[in-house]
Amino acid sequence: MEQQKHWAIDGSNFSMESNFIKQMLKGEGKAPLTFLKNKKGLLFSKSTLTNFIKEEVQHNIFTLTNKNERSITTYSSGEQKKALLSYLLSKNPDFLILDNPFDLLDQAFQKELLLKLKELSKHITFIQIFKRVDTVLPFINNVLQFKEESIVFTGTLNAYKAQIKVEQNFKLNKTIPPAINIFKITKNPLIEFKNVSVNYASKTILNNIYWQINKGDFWQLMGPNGSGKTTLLTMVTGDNPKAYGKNLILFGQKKGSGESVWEVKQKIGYITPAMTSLFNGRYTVEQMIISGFYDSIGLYKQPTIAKKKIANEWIELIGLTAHKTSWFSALSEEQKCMVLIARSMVKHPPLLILDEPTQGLSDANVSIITSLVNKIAQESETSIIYVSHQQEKGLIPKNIYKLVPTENGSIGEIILNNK
Ligand SMILES: Nc1ncnc2c1ncn2[C@@H]1O[C@H](COP(=O)(O)OP(=O)(O)OP(=O)(O)O)[C@@H](O)[C@H]1O
Repeated sequence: MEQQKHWAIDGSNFSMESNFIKQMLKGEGKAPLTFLKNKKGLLFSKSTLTNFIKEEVQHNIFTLTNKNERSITTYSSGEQKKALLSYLLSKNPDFLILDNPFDLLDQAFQKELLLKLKELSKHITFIQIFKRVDTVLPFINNVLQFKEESIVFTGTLNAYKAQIKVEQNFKLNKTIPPAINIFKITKNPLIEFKNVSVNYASKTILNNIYWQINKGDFWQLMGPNGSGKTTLLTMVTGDNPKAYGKNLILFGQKKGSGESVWEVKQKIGYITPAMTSLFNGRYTVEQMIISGFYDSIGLYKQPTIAKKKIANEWIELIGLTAHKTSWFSALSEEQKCMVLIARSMVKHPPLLILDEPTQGLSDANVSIITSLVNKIAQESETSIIYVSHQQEKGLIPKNIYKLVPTENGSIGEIILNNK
């Protein structure tokens, strides 16, 4: 059999919306990928998943979950990826474009996926878009690099590694801007779970969780795919009806003692991986950050001078002054992430939740985000919960809470506890 050829594309200066991808998928592959001409290609990416989610929400079409038994949105990130891959493979493609396939997957899942892709690589061609060079699949030896839609490098993986430039260290020189209004929460613990368990049908997801978050704490929440990290957070953010009747303290008040979901939400800055695509309208960087004062997506009110000033100080801190009138949608992924963090922080909420914020970022860019988060932890009174299934490059949490799956649902363990 003719040996299949696999390629990796450096995704740092490369848009998944680029013509190159569109043409490949139409079977009109350009050099050096002309061998894909008229072959059937499919895309394994966050955007494909988002399209299936939209189909479900808007038209009740349940493609990935088959039996319509429950929405794909209730699957954990790892389960969603598994479902998407099975579906795409059932369509018998000649080639698959893999957009950062290992993002959001824990080590066990990564290993499983790697074995599967290795086996499939005997029959299917893979084009892998990568942000971290150490994630390039072991059977891929050809690399392409783009700049403004033109190819600037074609060669072997080793040759590519040899020419990578060391990225400049990002400096956060200024202190974080102050709050305009202070949230008056004097009581500790800010958040408390006491013997909280969560079941879906007959399956226990969380088992007897005890967890206290005090003012100014900096927690990392860890746990493998499907261990219940998102479920635990939705108990705090008010997005999970299962929170009712549980022994939960939210911002010093017992859950169910009269607070509205809105009252809870306005005390939380929440950043999820899906957020960058939520803000795909035409908002400038400045408008995006100011909108954080109003908990709105667009900007519907004329901001006060004080709010504008604070927003601009945040823009300066994250090094985007030259981009303040640029469209948010035109920014790079790490710039978008910094803007979202600044947007959540302008009003210094009592709690900042960052759910896998560095998804799809290169190692150097992960360090930029983690240094911003460390800085916020040091210089503000906001409590932070940073969710990631693995150690994050550069992140210095004071405490780590880990969900450990057992047959009877996940139990919680404190694995780092600094006062
Ligand atoms: N509404 C629901 N109905 C049934 N099962 C659900 C529902 N919501 C979540 N689950 C299941 O609960 C488990 C925990 O999911 P959750 O998204 O909280 O995990 P996670 O730790 O955030 O995973 P990941 O790191 O992959 O995002 C998963 O097996 C998921 O399928």
